[in-house]
Amino acid sequence: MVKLQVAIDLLKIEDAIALATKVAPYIDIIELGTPLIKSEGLSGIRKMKDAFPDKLVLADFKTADAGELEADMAFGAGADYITILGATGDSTIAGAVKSAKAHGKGVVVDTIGVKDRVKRAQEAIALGAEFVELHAGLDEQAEEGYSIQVLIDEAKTAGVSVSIAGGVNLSSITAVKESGVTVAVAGAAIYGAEDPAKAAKELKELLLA
Ligand SMILES: O=C([C@H](O)CO)[C@H](O)[C@H](O)COP(=O)(O)O
Repeated sequence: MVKLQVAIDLLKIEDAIALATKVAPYIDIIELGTPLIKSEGLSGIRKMKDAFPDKLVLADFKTADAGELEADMAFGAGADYITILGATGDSTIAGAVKSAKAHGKGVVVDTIGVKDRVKRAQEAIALGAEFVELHAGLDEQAEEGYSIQVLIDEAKTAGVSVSIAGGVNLSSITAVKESGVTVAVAGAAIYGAEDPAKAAKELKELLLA
């Protein structure tokens, strides 16, 4: 079954927890987005995990250096996953993987800004990442001509465990699912919806269909 991850790009932890409360029945992984972590710090991760001890919590650190140290920080605060940038060196990913093994948690490598996402995904899995996020960030999505189709095509050829993030919504989620991903990540399609619970429910139903 493809897991559904909600990416929460809000700035206040109270708002993030309120959103997560509405959508939790349909969500497998709760992601604290990078802006939320920069706004609220490690205590935000702790508050989210305390509020949802039975959910997987992903801290979207997008770590570029000091992989082991930052992973220790995220896992110590209650995260189940940390993101490490694929664009960084192998030793940063390896350091985070070392921490993940010590804590019984997982590393997700984020391919934002990486030119050859498939090749880097394969390398990251070989380094011990649990899965790799094929990711077009908010800025790339805003560029003229962006289409999630490029990520969907890459997922089909990756041959390793991947998620897709960058424009997953009700129109694209079936194609995302059929590309063979492990996790579908939806941010704005949920937190920006008029009725986030309804949006999350519909996304989940399409993943289960
Ligand atoms: O990871 C993200 C971005 O870098 C800001 O933190 C987004 O959460 C991710 O791209 C989700 O995108 P949308 O589903 O298109 O909101």
